[in-house]
Amino acid sequence: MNLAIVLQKPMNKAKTRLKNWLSLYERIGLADSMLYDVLNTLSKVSSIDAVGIVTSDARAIAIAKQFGVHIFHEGEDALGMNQAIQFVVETLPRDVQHLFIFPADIPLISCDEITNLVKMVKNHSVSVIPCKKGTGTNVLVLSPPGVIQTAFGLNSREEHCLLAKKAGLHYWVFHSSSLSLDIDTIDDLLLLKTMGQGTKTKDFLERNQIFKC
Ligand SMILES: Nc1nc2c(ncn2[C@@H]2O[C@H](COP(=O)(O)OP(=O)(O)OP(=O)(O)O)[C@@H](O)[C@H]2O)c(=O)[nH]1
Ligand SMILES: C[C@H](OP(=O)(O)O)C(=O)O
Repeated sequence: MNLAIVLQKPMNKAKTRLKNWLSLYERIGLADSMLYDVLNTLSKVSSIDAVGIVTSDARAIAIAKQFGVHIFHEGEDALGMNQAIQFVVETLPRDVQHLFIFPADIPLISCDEITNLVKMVKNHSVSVIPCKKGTGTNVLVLSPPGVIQTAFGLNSREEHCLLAKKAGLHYWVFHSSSLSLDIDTIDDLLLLKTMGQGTKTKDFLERNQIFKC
């Protein structure tokens, strides 16, 4: 079974690196639109058997319910991505063979790319999809779910590869244009402006005239 989970911290604490450009209202709206785009895409991919969200945020739960997504209720104080994932992994049934871990801030995510990814993870224990900029991991696939502990944070791309290597596991790095843009900074938003045709996120930014900043 292929399970995809999406991580969403409380929206009023999300996207703080955009504080200088966007108001709290705009940052919540941005997080809301990106989550919609990610869940909308994932729930259309036929080779993903189930989609879940890990969150304590009421707004995120309401969006997830529109897509019939399973809700993993996290405690109110979000303790970070790694703890949120650990909590999910501990509760999963044994028939989950591949756990696809997604952030909620990759609105360019596409059905075709996820379909490709699902085909390609079969021969690997750990699949790392890096972010375009810097040294991070955008998407991580663990086969099976607890095969390594996750290490989201500083240099997570290298950390995930190192953890797999140390455990003697097969791992690979998959470069994907649609999965590599996570929205953290104003430059990311500007890129989204040119590439995000058809996404709810681009619509939200345009309706709120956010590109005028
Ligand atoms: N469930 C859950 N998700 C988290 C947690 N921390 C981060 N995330 C999610 O993980 C993804 C990547 O996080 P970041 O890129 O740091 O995004 P962010 O925290 O909204 O942005 P900054 O405030 O600018 O760091 C986003 O979808 C976050 O909502 C957490 O403690 N719990
Ligand atoms: C989640 C983190 O990246 P960020 O989006 O916070 O730069 C990471 O890649 O481990």
